[in-house]
Amino acid sequence: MNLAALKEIRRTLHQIPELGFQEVKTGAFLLDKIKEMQTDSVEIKTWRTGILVRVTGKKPEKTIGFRADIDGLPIAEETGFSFASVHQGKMHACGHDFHMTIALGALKQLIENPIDDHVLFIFQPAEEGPGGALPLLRSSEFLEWKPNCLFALHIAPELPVGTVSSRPGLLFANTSELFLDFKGVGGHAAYPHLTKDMTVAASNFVIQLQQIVARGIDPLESAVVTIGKMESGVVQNAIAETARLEGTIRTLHAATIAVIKQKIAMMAKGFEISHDCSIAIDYGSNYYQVYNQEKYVNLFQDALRDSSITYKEASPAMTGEDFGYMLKEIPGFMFWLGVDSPHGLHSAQLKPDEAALETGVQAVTRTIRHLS
Ligand SMILES: CC(=O)N[C@@H](CCC[C@H](N)C(=O)O)C(=O)O
Repeated sequence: MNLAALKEIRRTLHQIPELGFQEVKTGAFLLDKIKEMQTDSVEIKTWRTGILVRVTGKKPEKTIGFRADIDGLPIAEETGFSFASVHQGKMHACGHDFHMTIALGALKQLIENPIDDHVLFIFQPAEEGPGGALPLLRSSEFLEWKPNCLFALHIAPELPVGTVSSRPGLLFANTSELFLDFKGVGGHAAYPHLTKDMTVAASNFVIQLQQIVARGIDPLESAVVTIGKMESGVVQNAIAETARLEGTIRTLHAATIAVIKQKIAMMAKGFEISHDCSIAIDYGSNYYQVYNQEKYVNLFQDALRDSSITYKEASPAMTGEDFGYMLKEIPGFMFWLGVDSPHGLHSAQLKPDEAALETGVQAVTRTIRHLS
């Protein structure tokens, strides 16, 4: 598939972002494309909104897996692209349109030039939440075709096109979502003494949360607590009866998440007393760290050795990925693909350079051939 064909696919997918487990149009488009290239050696299964495609090997001894995530984010796009999202308030702001396109490009090459082993392409829903990897891993559809090793990629806005990056060991953090619902007493803006103001309680809570990492966690550990969304009240001249905070906790060590959760629970108890309110805590989806096996990172570098792609050693990142659950059970690795965007992941202005689609297809295809 040449760059023009890859771009056309990416742009179509970019226009129809869908949230986790709602990837109906995305799934239908992917299935059409897969069926266009299907031959006798290609088997297809669907699982919820995801798709598994197996290319039969010539003399198979094992199965090599490549996973691409397929969901978008609830972010309103501000790129100004002629092919911007037509789904209001939703965007491929994490590059999953790139991941899917690269998987289709590599699939075409593997169908045209099959290898000895089976190759499994995994189009996985709900990476941004609530998490598709773990239930997919447990599904009969996946278990029947379970790969012996697997890998995945993620676009990296800060890296130039033509560059890939990874590292042995921990690449992505442990994560937990965080949702806090505050309930107090609302009332007229002019009579604060008769109310329990949840805008004030939730605002204080956000400020104090920052001290959990700054003063409650060993400085030699790494942790992040971010509140990305805050909602309270209904109108400018009424005191808010309720407030909601939505955020995420990230740590490099799995055990540190439990420490932070315990401190948040204690803080909430204190706030219930000091602000005379109730606070319900929900930790939503939790993702296990992405931990790369050294052997596979070395094989990846070998696979790229006589290519034009530059390999760069990565540092661990506080991003999360439910692919971590797959790597917990199946050996493999994940890598970053440079896409050179001035705006980062989860930005409404993310503009990855489409030239990286070709680098991605080349890196994935070479790696699959080398792993066989
Ligand atoms: C690569 C990336 O950006 N992944 C997401 C994963 C989200 C996990 C979950 N919804 C959470 O926020 O904890 C990320 O935000 O890192």
